[in-house]
Amino acid sequence: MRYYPVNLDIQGRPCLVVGGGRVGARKVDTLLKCGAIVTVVSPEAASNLAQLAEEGRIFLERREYRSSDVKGQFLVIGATDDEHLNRQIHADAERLNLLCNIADRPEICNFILPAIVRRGDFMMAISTAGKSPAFAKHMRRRLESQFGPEYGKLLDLMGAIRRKLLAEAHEPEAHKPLFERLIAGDLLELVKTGEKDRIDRLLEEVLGPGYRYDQLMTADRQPGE
Ligand SMILES: C[C@@]1(CC(=O)O)C2=NC(=C\c3[nH]c(c(CCC(=O)O)c3CC(=O)O)Cc3[nH]c(c(CC(=O)O)c3CCC(=O)O)/C=C3\N/C(=C\2)[C@@H](CCC(=O)O)[C@]3(C)CC(=O)O)/[C@H]1CCC(=O)O
Ligand SMILES: NC(=O)c1ccc[n+]([C@@H]2O[C@H](COP(=O)([O-])OP(=O)(O)OC[C@H]3O[C@@H](n4cnc5c(N)ncnc54)[C@H](O)[C@@H]3O)[C@@H](O)[C@H]2O)c1
Repeated sequence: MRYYPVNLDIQGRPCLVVGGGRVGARKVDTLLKCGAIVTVVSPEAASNLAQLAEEGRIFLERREYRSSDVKGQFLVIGATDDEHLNRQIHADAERLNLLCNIADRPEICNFILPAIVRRGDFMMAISTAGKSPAFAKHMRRRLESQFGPEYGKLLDLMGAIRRKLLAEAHEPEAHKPLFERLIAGDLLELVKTGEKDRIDRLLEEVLGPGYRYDQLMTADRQPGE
Protein backbone atom coordinates (compact mmCIF):
# COMPACT_ATOMS: atom_id res chain seq x y z
CA MET A 1 0.00 0.00 0.00
CA ARG A 2 1.59 3.27 -1.13
CA TYR A 3 -0.31 5.74 1.14
CA TYR A 4 -1.53 5.52 4.74
CA PRO A 5 -5.23 6.56 4.90
CA VAL A 6 -6.31 8.78 7.81
CA ASN A 7 -9.07 11.23 8.73
CA LEU A 8 -7.37 14.37 10.04
CA ASP A 9 -8.95 16.49 12.75
CA ILE A 10 -8.09 20.03 11.62
CA GLN A 11 -10.84 21.77 13.59
CA GLY A 12 -9.45 25.02 15.02
CA ARG A 13 -6.00 24.37 13.56
CA PRO A 14 -4.17 26.89 11.37
CA CYS A 15 -3.93 25.82 7.74
CA LEU A 16 -2.21 27.74 4.95
CA VAL A 17 -3.17 27.78 1.28
CA VAL A 18 -0.69 29.47 -1.05
CA GLY A 19 -2.31 30.43 -4.36
CA GLY A 20 -5.89 31.64 -4.50
CA GLY A 21 -6.92 30.51 -7.99
CA ARG A 22 -9.54 27.93 -8.92
CA VAL A 23 -7.68 25.04 -7.30
CA GLY A 24 -6.71 26.99 -4.16
CA ALA A 25 -10.34 28.10 -3.72
CA ARG A 26 -11.52 24.48 -3.90
CA LYS A 27 -9.02 23.43 -1.23
CA VAL A 28 -10.10 26.35 1.01
CA ASP A 29 -13.71 25.25 0.72
CA THR A 30 -12.95 21.77 2.09
CA LEU A 31 -10.63 23.09 4.82
CA LEU A 32 -13.39 25.46 6.02
CA LYS A 33 -16.00 22.70 6.00
CA CYS A 34 -13.67 20.81 8.35
CA GLY A 35 -13.41 23.80 10.70
CA ALA A 36 -9.82 24.86 10.02
CA ILE A 37 -8.52 28.38 10.58
CA VAL A 38 -7.53 29.22 7.03
CA THR A 39 -4.98 31.75 5.77
CA VAL A 40 -4.62 32.30 2.03
CA VAL A 41 -1.53 34.02 0.65
CA SER A 42 -1.97 35.10 -2.96
CA PRO A 43 -1.53 38.35 -4.92
CA GLU A 44 -4.68 37.55 -6.94
CA ALA A 45 -7.68 35.79 -5.42
CA ALA A 46 -10.77 34.10 -6.82
CA SER A 47 -13.94 36.11 -6.11
CA ASN A 48 -15.35 33.64 -3.58
CA LEU A 49 -12.14 33.94 -1.53
CA ALA A 50 -12.48 37.74 -1.45
CA GLN A 51 -16.07 37.22 -0.26
CA LEU A 52 -14.97 34.76 2.48
CA ALA A 53 -12.32 37.26 3.63
CA GLU A 54 -14.92 40.04 3.80
CA GLU A 55 -17.15 37.80 5.91
CA GLY A 56 -14.21 37.18 8.25
CA ARG A 57 -14.17 33.44 7.53
CA ILE A 58 -10.59 33.34 6.21
CA PHE A 59 -7.48 35.51 6.47
CA LEU A 60 -6.53 36.67 2.99
CA GLU A 61 -3.07 38.15 2.46
CA ARG A 62 -2.89 39.69 -1.00
CA ARG A 63 0.86 39.45 -1.52
CA GLU A 64 3.57 37.07 -2.67
CA TYR A 65 4.47 34.09 -0.53
CA ARG A 66 7.33 34.33 1.98
CA SER A 67 9.11 31.31 3.49
CA SER A 68 8.14 32.46 7.00
CA ASP A 69 4.41 31.99 6.10
CA VAL A 70 4.58 28.28 6.93
CA LYS A 71 5.65 28.95 10.52
CA GLY A 72 3.01 27.90 13.06
CA GLN A 73 0.85 26.15 10.46
CA PHE A 74 -0.46 22.62 10.98
CA LEU A 75 -0.96 21.93 7.29
CA VAL A 76 0.14 23.65 4.10
CA ILE A 77 -1.31 23.45 0.60
CA GLY A 78 0.53 24.88 -2.38
CA ALA A 79 -1.73 25.69 -5.33
CA THR A 80 0.13 28.31 -7.30
CA ASP A 81 0.82 28.21 -11.03
CA ASP A 82 4.54 28.72 -10.38
CA GLU A 83 6.43 25.43 -10.36
CA HIS A 84 9.57 26.88 -8.77
CA LEU A 85 7.52 28.52 -5.99
CA ASN A 86 5.60 25.28 -5.33
CA ARG A 87 8.94 23.54 -4.75
CA GLN A 88 9.99 26.32 -2.36
CA ILE A 89 6.74 25.91 -0.37
CA HIS A 90 7.37 22.19 -0.18
CA ALA A 91 10.96 22.71 1.04
CA ASP A 92 9.85 25.26 3.68
CA ALA A 93 7.10 22.96 4.98
CA GLU A 94 9.34 19.91 4.95
CA ARG A 95 11.99 21.70 7.03
CA LEU A 96 9.40 22.12 9.80
CA ASN A 97 7.94 18.62 9.32
CA LEU A 98 4.53 20.01 8.36
CA LEU A 99 1.81 18.23 6.46
CA CYS A 100 2.11 19.48 2.90
CA ASN A 101 0.22 18.95 -0.34
CA ILE A 102 1.28 20.59 -3.59
CA ALA A 103 -1.53 20.38 -6.15
CA ASP A 104 -0.62 18.01 -8.95
CA ARG A 105 2.88 17.29 -7.65
CA PRO A 106 2.66 14.00 -5.75
CA GLU A 107 6.45 13.66 -5.65
CA ILE A 108 6.64 16.71 -3.36
CA CYS A 109 3.55 15.93 -1.23
CA ASN A 110 3.59 14.08 2.08
CA PHE A 111 -0.15 13.53 1.64
CA ILE A 112 -2.40 13.47 -1.42
CA LEU A 113 -6.11 14.24 -1.62
CA PRO A 114 -8.81 11.73 -2.44
CA ALA A 115 -12.02 12.35 -4.37
CA ILE A 116 -14.85 12.54 -1.84
CA VAL A 117 -18.48 11.44 -1.67
CA ARG A 118 -20.20 12.89 1.37
CA ARG A 119 -23.65 12.31 2.75
CA GLY A 120 -23.58 14.14 6.08
CA ASP A 121 -21.02 12.36 8.22
CA PHE A 122 -21.02 9.36 5.92
CA MET A 123 -17.99 9.75 3.72
CA MET A 124 -16.29 7.70 1.07
CA ALA A 125 -12.83 8.72 -0.04
CA ILE A 126 -11.52 7.39 -3.34
CA SER A 127 -7.83 7.22 -4.04
CA THR A 128 -5.92 5.72 -6.91
CA ALA A 129 -2.58 6.41 -5.16
CA GLY A 130 -2.17 9.13 -7.77
CA LYS A 131 -2.34 6.73 -10.72
CA SER A 132 -5.46 8.24 -12.28
CA PRO A 133 -7.25 11.27 -10.78
CA ALA A 134 -9.64 11.11 -13.75
CA PHE A 135 -10.68 7.61 -12.66
CA ALA A 136 -11.06 8.77 -9.04
CA LYS A 137 -13.43 11.48 -10.31
CA HIS A 138 -15.33 8.96 -12.44
CA MET A 139 -15.79 6.67 -9.43
CA ARG A 140 -16.92 9.61 -7.27
CA ARG A 141 -19.66 10.40 -9.78
CA ARG A 142 -20.69 6.77 -9.99
CA LEU A 143 -20.91 6.42 -6.20
CA GLU A 144 -22.76 9.76 -5.93
CA SER A 145 -25.50 8.36 -8.14
CA GLN A 146 -25.73 5.19 -6.03
CA PHE A 147 -25.62 6.62 -2.50
CA GLY A 148 -28.42 9.07 -1.69
CA PRO A 149 -29.07 11.37 1.31
CA GLU A 150 -30.58 8.44 3.24
CA TYR A 151 -27.05 7.30 4.11
CA GLY A 152 -26.41 10.53 6.00
CA LYS A 153 -29.76 10.24 7.79
CA LEU A 154 -29.17 6.60 8.70
CA LEU A 155 -25.80 7.55 10.14
CA ASP A 156 -27.33 10.38 12.21
CA LEU A 157 -29.87 7.91 13.60
CA MET A 158 -27.29 5.20 14.32
CA GLY A 159 -25.04 7.82 15.95
CA ALA A 160 -27.88 9.06 18.17
CA ILE A 161 -28.81 5.51 19.20
CA ARG A 162 -25.19 4.72 19.95
CA ARG A 163 -24.73 7.85 22.08
CA LYS A 164 -27.88 7.02 24.05
CA LEU A 165 -26.81 3.41 24.57
CA LEU A 166 -23.31 4.48 25.63
CA ALA A 167 -24.75 7.04 28.04
CA GLU A 168 -26.68 4.20 29.69
CA ALA A 169 -23.85 1.65 29.75
CA HIS A 170 -20.45 1.12 28.21
CA GLU A 171 -20.97 -2.40 26.94
CA PRO A 172 -19.67 -2.65 23.39
CA GLU A 173 -20.06 -6.43 23.28
CA ALA A 174 -23.75 -6.21 24.23
CA HIS A 175 -24.36 -3.32 21.81
CA LYS A 176 -22.79 -4.94 18.76
CA PRO A 177 -25.64 -7.39 18.02
CA LEU A 178 -28.20 -4.60 18.52
CA PHE A 179 -26.58 -2.48 15.81
CA GLU A 180 -26.32 -5.51 13.56
CA ARG A 181 -30.04 -6.32 14.03
CA LEU A 182 -31.02 -2.73 13.25
CA ILE A 183 -28.99 -2.71 10.07
CA ALA A 184 -30.23 -6.17 9.04
CA GLY A 185 -33.79 -4.99 9.83
CA ASP A 186 -33.57 -2.79 6.75
CA LEU A 187 -33.34 0.45 8.70
CA LEU A 188 -31.70 2.09 5.67
CA GLU A 189 -34.71 1.39 3.44
CA LEU A 190 -37.14 2.63 6.13
CA VAL A 191 -35.12 5.84 6.59
CA LYS A 192 -35.08 6.31 2.80
CA THR A 193 -38.85 5.98 2.50
CA GLY A 194 -39.42 7.98 5.70
CA GLU A 195 -41.65 5.31 7.33
CA LYS A 196 -41.34 6.61 10.89
CA ASP A 197 -43.96 4.23 12.35
CA ARG A 198 -42.09 1.21 11.06
CA ILE A 199 -38.77 2.67 12.21
CA ASP A 200 -40.18 3.17 15.73
CA ARG A 201 -41.52 -0.39 15.74
CA LEU A 202 -38.12 -1.77 14.75
CA LEU A 203 -36.36 0.41 17.37
CA GLU A 204 -38.74 -0.81 20.09
CA GLU A 205 -38.34 -4.43 19.03
CA VAL A 206 -34.54 -4.29 19.13
CA LEU A 207 -33.82 -1.66 21.80
CA GLY A 208 -36.95 -1.57 23.95
CA PRO A 209 -39.00 1.52 24.82
CA GLY A 210 -37.49 5.03 24.86
CA TYR A 211 -36.06 4.98 21.37
CA ARG A 212 -38.14 7.03 18.94
CA TYR A 213 -37.02 8.36 15.59
CA ASP A 214 -38.11 12.00 15.97
CA GLN A 215 -36.71 12.33 19.49
CA LEU A 216 -33.39 10.74 18.59
CA MET A 217 -32.96 12.87 15.47
CA THR A 218 -33.63 16.19 17.25
CA ALA A 219 -32.24 15.66 20.77
CA ASP A 220 -28.87 14.37 19.61
CA ARG A 221 -27.99 16.81 16.83
CA GLN A 222 -24.38 17.88 17.04
CA PRO A 223 -23.37 21.50 16.44
CA GLY A 224 -22.62 22.06 12.77
CA GLU A 225 -24.67 19.13 11.50
C1 LIG B 1 -9.13 13.54 -6.45
C2 LIG B 1 -8.72 14.99 -6.69
C3 LIG B 1 -8.93 15.69 -5.37
C4 LIG B 1 -8.55 17.16 -5.32
O1 LIG B 1 -7.71 17.66 -6.11
O2 LIG B 1 -9.13 17.82 -4.45
C5 LIG B 1 -7.31 14.97 -7.22
N1 LIG B 1 -7.29 15.32 -8.51
C6 LIG B 1 -8.54 15.62 -8.97
C7 LIG B 1 -8.88 15.86 -10.31
C8 LIG B 1 -7.99 15.89 -11.44
N2 LIG B 1 -6.67 16.16 -11.37
C9 LIG B 1 -6.15 16.11 -12.65
C10 LIG B 1 -7.21 15.81 -13.56
C11 LIG B 1 -7.07 15.69 -15.08
C12 LIG B 1 -7.17 14.24 -15.53
C13 LIG B 1 -6.03 13.32 -15.05
O3 LIG B 1 -4.84 13.68 -15.17
O4 LIG B 1 -6.36 12.19 -14.57
C14 LIG B 1 -8.36 15.64 -12.79
C15 LIG B 1 -9.75 15.28 -13.26
C16 LIG B 1 -10.47 16.49 -13.80
O5 LIG B 1 -10.16 17.64 -13.44
O6 LIG B 1 -11.40 16.24 -14.59
C17 LIG B 1 -4.77 16.39 -13.01
C18 LIG B 1 -3.69 15.83 -12.17
N3 LIG B 1 -3.75 15.52 -10.83
C19 LIG B 1 -2.53 15.07 -10.41
C20 LIG B 1 -1.62 15.16 -11.52
C21 LIG B 1 -0.11 14.93 -11.44
C22 LIG B 1 0.36 13.54 -11.52
O7 LIG B 1 -0.44 12.57 -11.62
O8 LIG B 1 1.57 13.39 -11.50
C23 LIG B 1 -2.35 15.60 -12.62
C24 LIG B 1 -1.90 15.74 -14.05
C25 LIG B 1 -1.36 17.14 -14.35
C26 LIG B 1 -0.73 17.13 -15.73
O9 LIG B 1 -1.32 16.59 -16.69
O10 LIG B 1 0.37 17.69 -15.82
C27 LIG B 1 -2.21 14.62 -9.11
C28 LIG B 1 -3.05 14.44 -8.03
N4 LIG B 1 -4.39 14.71 -8.05
C29 LIG B 1 -4.94 14.23 -6.91
C30 LIG B 1 -6.24 14.49 -6.49
C31 LIG B 1 -3.97 13.41 -6.14
C32 LIG B 1 -4.16 11.92 -6.49
C33 LIG B 1 -5.59 11.41 -6.31
C34 LIG B 1 -5.69 9.97 -6.64
O11 LIG B 1 -5.21 9.16 -5.79
O12 LIG B 1 -6.23 9.61 -7.70
C35 LIG B 1 -2.62 13.90 -6.70
C36 LIG B 1 -1.56 12.81 -6.80
C37 LIG B 1 -1.99 14.97 -5.81
C38 LIG B 1 -2.96 15.97 -5.25
O13 LIG B 1 -3.24 16.97 -5.99
O14 LIG B 1 -3.38 15.77 -4.09
C39 LIG B 1 -9.50 15.65 -7.85
C40 LIG B 1 -10.86 14.97 -8.19
C41 LIG B 1 -11.97 15.79 -7.61
C42 LIG B 1 -13.28 15.25 -7.99
O15 LIG B 1 -13.79 15.56 -9.08
O16 LIG B 1 -13.85 14.54 -7.14
N1 LIG C 1 -5.50 18.71 -8.41
C1 LIG C 1 -6.29 19.24 -9.34
O1 LIG C 1 -7.45 18.87 -9.44
C2 LIG C 1 -5.79 20.30 -10.30
C3 LIG C 1 -6.59 20.66 -11.37
C4 LIG C 1 -6.13 21.70 -12.20
C5 LIG C 1 -4.88 22.30 -11.96
N2 LIG C 1 -4.11 21.91 -10.91
C6 LIG C 1 -2.79 22.54 -10.60
O2 LIG C 1 -2.97 23.48 -9.55
C7 LIG C 1 -2.19 24.66 -9.77
C8 LIG C 1 -3.08 25.91 -9.71
O3 LIG C 1 -4.11 25.85 -10.66
P1 LIG C 1 -5.22 27.00 -10.79
O4 LIG C 1 -6.09 26.62 -11.92
O5 LIG C 1 -5.81 27.29 -9.48
O6 LIG C 1 -4.29 28.24 -11.25
P2 LIG C 1 -4.60 29.81 -11.23
O7 LIG C 1 -3.69 30.43 -12.24
O8 LIG C 1 -6.07 30.05 -11.29
O9 LIG C 1 -4.15 30.25 -9.76
C9 LIG C 1 -2.82 30.38 -9.38
C10 LIG C 1 -2.77 31.31 -8.18
O10 LIG C 1 -1.43 31.35 -7.69
C11 LIG C 1 -1.20 32.66 -7.22
N3 LIG C 1 0.22 32.98 -7.16
C12 LIG C 1 1.08 33.20 -8.19
N4 LIG C 1 2.30 33.58 -7.71
C13 LIG C 1 2.20 33.59 -6.36
C14 LIG C 1 3.11 33.90 -5.29
N5 LIG C 1 4.36 34.27 -5.54
N6 LIG C 1 2.66 33.79 -4.02
C15 LIG C 1 1.39 33.40 -3.75
N7 LIG C 1 0.49 33.11 -4.71
C16 LIG C 1 0.90 33.19 -6.00
C17 LIG C 1 -1.93 33.55 -8.20
O11 LIG C 1 -2.21 34.82 -7.64
C18 LIG C 1 -3.20 32.75 -8.50
O12 LIG C 1 -4.23 33.14 -7.59
C19 LIG C 1 -1.53 24.45 -11.12
O13 LIG C 1 -0.18 24.11 -10.86
C20 LIG C 1 -2.24 23.30 -11.78
O14 LIG C 1 -1.32 22.45 -12.46
C21 LIG C 1 -4.56 20.91 -10.07
